[in-house]
Amino acid sequence: MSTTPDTPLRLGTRRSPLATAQSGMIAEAVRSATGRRVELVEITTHGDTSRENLAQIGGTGVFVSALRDALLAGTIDFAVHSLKDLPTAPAEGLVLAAVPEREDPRDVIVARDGLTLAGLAADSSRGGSSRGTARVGTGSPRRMAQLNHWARAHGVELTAVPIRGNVDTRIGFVRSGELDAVVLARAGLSRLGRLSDATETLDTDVVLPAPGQGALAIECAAANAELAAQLAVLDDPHTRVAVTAERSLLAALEAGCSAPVGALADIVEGDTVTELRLRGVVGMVDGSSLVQMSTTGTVPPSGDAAAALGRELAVEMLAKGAAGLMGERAL
Ligand SMILES: NCc1[nH]cc(CCC(=O)O)c1CC(=O)O
Repeated sequence: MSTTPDTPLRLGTRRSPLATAQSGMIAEAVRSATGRRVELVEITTHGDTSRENLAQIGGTGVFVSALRDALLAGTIDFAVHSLKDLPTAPAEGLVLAAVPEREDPRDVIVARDGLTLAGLAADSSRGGSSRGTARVGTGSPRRMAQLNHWARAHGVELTAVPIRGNVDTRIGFVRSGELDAVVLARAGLSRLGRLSDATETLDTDVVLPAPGQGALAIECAAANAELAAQLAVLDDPHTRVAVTAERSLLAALEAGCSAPVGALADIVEGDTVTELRLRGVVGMVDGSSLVQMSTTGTVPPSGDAAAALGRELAVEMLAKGAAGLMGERAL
């Protein structure tokens, strides 16, 4: 007789198209890795029902807490989160069972008339946008800070317009002519099969993505060690090391998930050494000031070394005045 239990694993998911797509992909991966049945259980979060600005309702952590409550209550067995929405503080009683291989972490723009960012700025100042400035939809302080900084450096004007809603709604603002462009995570568009809507992938020298962007997190109850071990086969050690460094930087800056902080780590595998390069950015939302720094460590692919690298870069960035740029904190 098979030792595989017949009861399906319950995967808790938000109802948004992106969450459903991500959960569906992981459900399939878990099925083929473990041979177990997986059923999706819909969970509604405050972040899904509220129309308020994300920063005002406590940042993207609101998407996560309802799923975590369900895990702790035992009404679901595991959950899939966008790693960038996951608070950096460890959750009591839960484990990050797997961080699968990440997608391209960069941001993209979806702009009118197939334009790039530079093309859009030039066209808008020539009068192609009836308003004389390119209206770019994003509610993310990180994206605003870097886009405004880029605009200042290029002598062009952009106006960031805070928006909310799912990917479809956001792209709709461009199709309707209400906005000239929106900024989105490439990974999200890719998982929705809508990558062809992107008109430019933003270079990481222009916009550094959010810590953990493009990666998913599979979480389950710590008490369920057997399930955690089964899910661990989906873990990608390189992705985990990279996002550990990025999240350690974010935590050490004492910045929340809605702070104007970008971070990206990549692993460079040489013949004898494995190097981890970590880049970070913190800026004023108006783009008037930006602290951009990077560091490289010769590290074994371990979480501890990656976390140490993140903390080191945070100390260097704070010494360059990073705290003063993040607002909120009186420093
Ligand atoms: N802010 C919400 C959110 N959380 C994760 C993604 C995209 C998927 C990912 O980064 O893995 C998005 C949408 C976006 O920023 O465009």
